[in-house]
Amino acid sequence: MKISELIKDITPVETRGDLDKEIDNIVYDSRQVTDNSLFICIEGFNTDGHKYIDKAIKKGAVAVVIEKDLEVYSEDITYIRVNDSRETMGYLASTFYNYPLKNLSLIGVTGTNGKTTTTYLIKAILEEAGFNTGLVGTIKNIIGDETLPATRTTPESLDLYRLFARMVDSGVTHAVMEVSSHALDLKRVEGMEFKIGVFTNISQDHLDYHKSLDEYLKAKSRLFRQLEPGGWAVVNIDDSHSDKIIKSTTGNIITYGIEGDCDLKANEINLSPTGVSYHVSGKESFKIDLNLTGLFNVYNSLAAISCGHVLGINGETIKAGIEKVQGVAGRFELVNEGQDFAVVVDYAHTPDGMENVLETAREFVKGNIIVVFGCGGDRDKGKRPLMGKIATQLGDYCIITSDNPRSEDPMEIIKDIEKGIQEEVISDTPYVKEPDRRKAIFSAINSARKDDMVIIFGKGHETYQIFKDKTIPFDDREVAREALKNRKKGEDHDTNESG
Ligand SMILES: CC(=O)N[C@H]1[C@@H](OP(=O)(O)OP(=O)(O)OC[C@H]2O[C@@H](n3ccc(=O)[nH]c3=O)[C@H](O)[C@@H]2O)O[C@H](CO)[C@@H](O)[C@@H]1O[C@H](C)C(=O)N[C@@H](C)C(=O)N[C@H](CCC(=O)O)C(=O)O
Ligand SMILES: Nc1ncnc2c1ncn2[C@@H]1O[C@H](COP(=O)(O)OP(=O)(O)OP(=O)(O)O)[C@@H](O)[C@H]1O
Ligand SMILES: N[C@H](CCC[C@H](N)C(=O)O)C(=O)O
Ligand SMILES: [Mg+2]
Repeated sequence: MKISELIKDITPVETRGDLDKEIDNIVYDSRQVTDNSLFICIEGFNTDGHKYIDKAIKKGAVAVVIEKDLEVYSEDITYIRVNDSRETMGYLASTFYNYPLKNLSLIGVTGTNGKTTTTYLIKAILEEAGFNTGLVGTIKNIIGDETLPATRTTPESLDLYRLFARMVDSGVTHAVMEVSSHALDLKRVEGMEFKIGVFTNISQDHLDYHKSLDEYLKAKSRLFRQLEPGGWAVVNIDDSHSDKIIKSTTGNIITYGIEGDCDLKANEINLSPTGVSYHVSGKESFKIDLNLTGLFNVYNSLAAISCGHVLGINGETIKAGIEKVQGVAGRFELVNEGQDFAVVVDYAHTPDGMENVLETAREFVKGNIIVVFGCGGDRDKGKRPLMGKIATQLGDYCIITSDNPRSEDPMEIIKDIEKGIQEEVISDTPYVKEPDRRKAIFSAINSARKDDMVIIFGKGHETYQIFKDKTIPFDDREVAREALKNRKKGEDHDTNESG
């Protein structure tokens, strides 16, 4: 595409050089530059993209988007100066990929917890209704039958448009995506119009980035100002911040919940270790047998039902689609090797998520609840003591371990978690500290007795563990399975000896 064509939807501050040049690729990372690329310089938190212009040119960039004056300009390079590179990137990407959103209905899900789960439930309903569906989110990105790896919950706008273009080429008509607060703040979804925006809930997380709950909420509420004409805001009425979300939107509103007055309400709720059934009333009326457990999944499924409803899908189809979902990887995933106690791997990495899961487990666990958890490094430190407090208040025995320590010292993170336990005078739940996550999981599984439940929190579907100096393969589910087999070997051995 010619540069002049590419920039027709933006208003640059200034351009220098030949606008007739052809561009074959757009990148925002110099390491990804290929021949005839346009390199977009982003001033980030760690480094400044403008520093890599020379490298980008050596690798084949022929045009550069900049936010500031440069000391040197090359004769044969085209420069496009803009006010905000991140913002501009979305518009350039949309033009470059031939406006894929004209042919896609976009459904965005935001909130602290439940985004991934809700997107899978919405996708199942859409597929049941016969729509070709794409998905963008934490675990992976999906285009029809094709699966692509995901490195973040919400990719940069450029990567999003590339995905959308591929979706359109494959005949996808509906894209369901998680929209993180980082994405909303860093303009990864700039200029995109959503047919539906879903609000799941808001609780403490990411305050390292957003600084206050108010700022965090403001970022989340941006999604509801980006609804297409006639678009819908799907809002959890039981969340104490739902009024702010409702106020922020100009779209149509549909509400769901268990407690408050709302358009789609769940009642007659019955929880079991493997699922939950309930009756939905209001704008839809039917019974649901969900294969995911927890009150929180009643909320996630109500959000999905609301989406189906506003898309005009009938109740029977909505119910059939939702009931087909057998589980979401790493979300209350049971690891079963025939043992007489339960082992669960769950992605809760916030105080609220952890509390919900532990309260759910309490409803049906006859024995003790053994909790294994840590907190991620380089993330909100405020949630560490809160998670420590919740784990020891609601669990019977806790092993505090490492999550992804990233650049931090694992023992320092554990100390932060411990502060919440020490401050909690009423808790007398025993806990131990074991920074080695593998050892922690083995120890939890070895200590379990009949009817107990071991819950391993924080990493869910993740298949790696990130340290300061290395990233190692690590999968909670595999390690738990190994620990169960190891325990079984020991037990068989004991039985043989005694018999
Ligand atoms: C806080 C945050 O989101 N940061 C993202 C941001 O980083 P940044 O602005 O600091 O970028 P930077 O590292 O300073 O680099 C500036 C620019 O120089 C470029 N560069 C850099 C080096 C080089 O050699 N050449 C080069 O061109 C970079 O590509 C970038 O364009 O832009 C980068 C480029 O896209 C992202 O990789 C980075 O995500 C980091 C890795 C991250 O961990 N993000 C997390 C917190 C995140 O986004 N999480 C949310 C989920 C949260 C949730 O809801 O739970 C998500 O949506 O995944
Ligand atoms: N609606 C909910 N309310 C509270 N906790 C929830 C809810 N749904 C799920 N959870 C808990 O949060 C964990 C993560 O769920 P899920 O992956 O669906 O959320 P997410 O918002 O996509 O998370 P992330 O921000 O990491 O992308 C689950 O394993 C579960 O423990
Ligand atoms: N999307 C979340 C995931 C956290 C998962 C947890 N395992 C961690 O590494 O902190 C984040 O980036 O904060
Ligand atoms: Mg997610």
